[in-house]
Formats: sequence, structure tokens, C-alpha cells
Amino acid sequence: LRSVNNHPGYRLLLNTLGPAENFFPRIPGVTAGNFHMWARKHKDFELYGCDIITYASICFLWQQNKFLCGGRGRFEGLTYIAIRATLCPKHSHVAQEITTHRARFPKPIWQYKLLTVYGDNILTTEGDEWKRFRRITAPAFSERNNKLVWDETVRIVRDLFAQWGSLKEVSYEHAVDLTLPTALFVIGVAGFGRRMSWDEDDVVPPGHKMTFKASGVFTRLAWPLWILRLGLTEHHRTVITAFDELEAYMHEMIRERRSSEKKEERYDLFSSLLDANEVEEEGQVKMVDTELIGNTFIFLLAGHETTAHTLCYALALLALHPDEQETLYQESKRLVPGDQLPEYENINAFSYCLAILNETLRMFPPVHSIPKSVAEDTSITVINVAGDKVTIPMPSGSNISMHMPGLHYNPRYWPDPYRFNPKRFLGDWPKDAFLPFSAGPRACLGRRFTETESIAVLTMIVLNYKICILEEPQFAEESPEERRERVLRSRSGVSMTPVRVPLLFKKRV
Ligand code: HEM
Repeated sequence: LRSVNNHPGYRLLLNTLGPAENFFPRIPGVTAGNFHMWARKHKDFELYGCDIITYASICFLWQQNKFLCGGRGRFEGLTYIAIRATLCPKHSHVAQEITTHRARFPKPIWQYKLLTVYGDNILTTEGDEWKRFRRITAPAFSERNNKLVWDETVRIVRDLFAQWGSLKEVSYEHAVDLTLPTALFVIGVAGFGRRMSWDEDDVVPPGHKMTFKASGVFTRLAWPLWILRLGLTEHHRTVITAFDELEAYMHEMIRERRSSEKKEERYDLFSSLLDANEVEEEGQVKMVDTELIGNTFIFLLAGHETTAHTLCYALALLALHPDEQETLYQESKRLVPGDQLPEYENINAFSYCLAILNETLRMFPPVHSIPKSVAEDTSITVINVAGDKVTIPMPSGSNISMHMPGLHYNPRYWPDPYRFNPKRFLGDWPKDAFLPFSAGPRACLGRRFTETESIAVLTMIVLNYKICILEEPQFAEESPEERRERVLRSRSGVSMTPVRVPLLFKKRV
């Protein structure tokens, strides 16, 4: 405690940060509690009167990472200290350094072991290896890829409407049953160049045990492989088959692309990586096949569930706020008159739709915590609520985490933070206090991908259907607040997960 000037925060018997956090209830003085960053949002920072709080514990469950994922836990004497910061870079040069100075605040890559199932990749590496991956993969996220994302998303949503046919109303018990396949189909075609359809009767190709579409279940990886391989449940056995199948499909795609005589112009992420890899560097291919597969898989993993859950929350919020939905409808009608389809060339005009997406990501950030480690002794100086300057030493080896719900619900940057108010993202808004995609050199590569896909999906849906909460008799007596609370209830998962969002889509006449 002395090493961090006894700066206020959690004093715990058990440090359960990380995956183990999900299994422990909140017991004051013992554990911080299941999903506590989301449950507490900015409250702990108010309680301790500062935008930085410390977590100190005398008993480590940090080794859980070693146990579960083969990662390397770190012991710093008897105390483990995490500084959870809601600082936004604009208001603190140190916080800015945390996101921009990779060398001084590197990623604690041992925490990412779970994501190396197909080999190291851009998300799970640091230093020169990460630089090489980023240099090779970043160009794949090109304008041409964005256009492909847009065109394919529009096609996929039209195919969905064709399935709905002439029905005046279509209901979903849980809207993720709509958004998960949509996001999978988009990443399938714009990430891998594989078109998938809404029809269920897909044929399994010879030599395979599953369709490519079914193997997408592996992108929702929640357990280490060795646990899945024990085959304890039917679901675990399916996920393991999906893991093997996805790998087989990716190898097949590499072989097909290499052996095809004439290379057609393709702008999906996988094809772009393969093409870039044909150009040798110093007599060597840029990435070996396992690296190509590892990186493409991470696009699939990073881009599937995060986007699907965000779309689900956005639909829920639009259903709960008919006035906002109407504003979005008016914007969409103005930009897409008559029976036309929305056009990518016009994407920057969909400003209200982007504001709705941003407000959804502010309120429901899919990634709650962005971990960094401290490479050399340093300190942070901030002003606490009493107006005093406080300096918090950060010993080398300690862990810092950017606390997204705390930052996104900090009333200093976001007045009335619990209110769904997309208008706050029009005009001038505090860009540095909005970090759903992280920031600096390690910021998300797929931000534009997600924005493009989400704008296309929301515009297409709102132009054709009214989004409503599905009325269910068992909830007939609830108040509007209770309904809102029920529909937006969330749980932890690979990314933040909506528990159940029952929706009704009513055809516009
Ligand atoms: C709502 C959607 C998304 C959110 C909220 C999101 C969020 C994030 C965050 C917070 C990070 C930093 C993670 C860390 O430092 O540990 C990240 C990194 C990354 N994301 Fe996303 N992401 C989204 C969609 C996507 C999509 C669609 C793709 C690709 C198709 C993608 C690809 C990546 C990659 C490759 C990185 C690693 C960048 C690096 O380390 O250099 N993401 N994302």
C-alpha cells in the first residue's frame, strides 16, 4: 500500500480480477464481485473521490491465467496492485501516455493467452512481433473493404427481409438471434470471402463435418481449449469440432487461393492478407500460414460478437425510445428516398445513425477493461474531488486497466450519463472520453468495419420496419422503468452480453 501512497480503492483479501471474477459474489473486504465494473460504473470513483482507484489484495487468484490458459502470472511481493483509471487522455497527460506509449505501458500479453488458439496474432503480441503483424494487417482494412462491408451488409439484410416475406410483424424472443447471424455473415464474406445464407438447410461439403457457417460458433470462445477438449458437455464437443473445422476451412481457402490460375480482385480481409503475403520481404514470406490463420481468426473473433451485441443493444434502445427511432427514420428517409438502397458513397451523411451507434457503445461498451502494464517506475498526478493534487506512484510491474464503464458514465464528460441521448454525439463531444475501441497505436483496427456494418443494418431495418418491444403477458403489469431494466439487463461474457431482448418488427406501410 505504501508503494502506491495508500491511494484509496479496493482492499481485498482475494484478488479475483480476470476470468475468476465471474465466479465470486461481492463480499466487502474479500472480493470485488461478479461483473463489478459494470455494476458499479462510475460509483467507485465517486466513493473514493478520485478518477483513479487502486486494487490491493493479499491473496492472488491471478495465477488463474496460468492455470486456465498457460499464461504467465506476475507476483509483486505480497500485494497486487491494479490501477483502474477512468481518466480520459485530454485531462491527463499520463493517461494519454498510457494509451500512446507502448514501450512504457505495454500490453500484459500473458492475459491474452486464451486468444492464441490458432497461434500468435496482432491482438496477443507486443513489441516487434506486434509491429510486424500490424504493418501487414492494417492495409487490409481499406476503403475497398469498407465498401464491401457496406454492400454485403445491405445484401444480407435484404435477404433477411425476403425471408420475412409479406409478414406484417416478425418477432424475436431474443434479438441476438437476429444480430449474431447477421454479424457472422458480414464478417464471413467481408473478412473471409465466404458468403453464407439465412437458409438453414446448408449442405456440409465433402470432407467436412460442419458447414463453414456452423463452425462460426467457435468465434464465441469462452473456455480454454484444454477444458473444451475434455468434452464435458455436448456444447463443448460441438465447439471443439467447430475449432478443427474452422482451421480446416482456412487451410483450404489458402490452398484454393494459391492454386487458382487467375486471381480475381477481392477485398475481403483474408484475401488481402494472402495477396500481401505473396510479396516476399528479404527473401521470406511476410507471414507463415499459421500466422495468417491466427490473424484472420482474430478478425473473426474480434468482429463477430462485439458487433452483434452492440447491434442488439442499439435495436433495444431504439425500441425503448420511439422518438429517437423516429428521428433516425426521418434521416434515413431523407438520405435514401423511394425504393432506393443506401449507398456507401453517402455514408458520412448518416450522422444521426452514427450518433445512435456511439451512444450505444458509450452506454454498453462491449470491452470493459483495457489492461496495460507498467514497464518502468513512474507516477500519475491527478486532482481529486476535493481539488487537491494527488500523486500516485506506479511501480514497475503493476497493472493498470482503463475502466470503460467508469469513463463512459463519468458525469464530468457525459452529463446525465444514464440517459440515452444520441444528440450528445452531434457537434462537439469529448472524443477522448469515449474509448470503446481503445486509443493510440493499439486501437481497434475494425472500428470503421463496425461503423459501416452498423449504419447499414440500422438504416435498412428502420426504413422498412418499426422496432418495438415484444409485448408478453407475464410482463403486462411492469412499469416503464422495470421494462427498461429488464430489456437492457446484461451479463459478462467474451464481450458484454444482453440477457434477453424480445423485439417485434412491424412492417412500415
Ligand atoms: C463493436 C465492435 C468492436 C469493439 C467495441 C472493438 C473493441 C476493441 C478494443 C477495445 C480493442 C483493444 C483491445 C485491447 O487492447 O486489449 C480492439 C482491438 C482490435 N480489434 Fe476491435 N472492436 C470491435 C470490432 C472489431 C472488428 C469488426 C474487427 C475486425 C474485423 C476488429 C479487430 C480488432 C483488431 C485486429 C484489434 C487489435 C489491434 C492491435 O492490437 O493492434 N475489431 N478492438
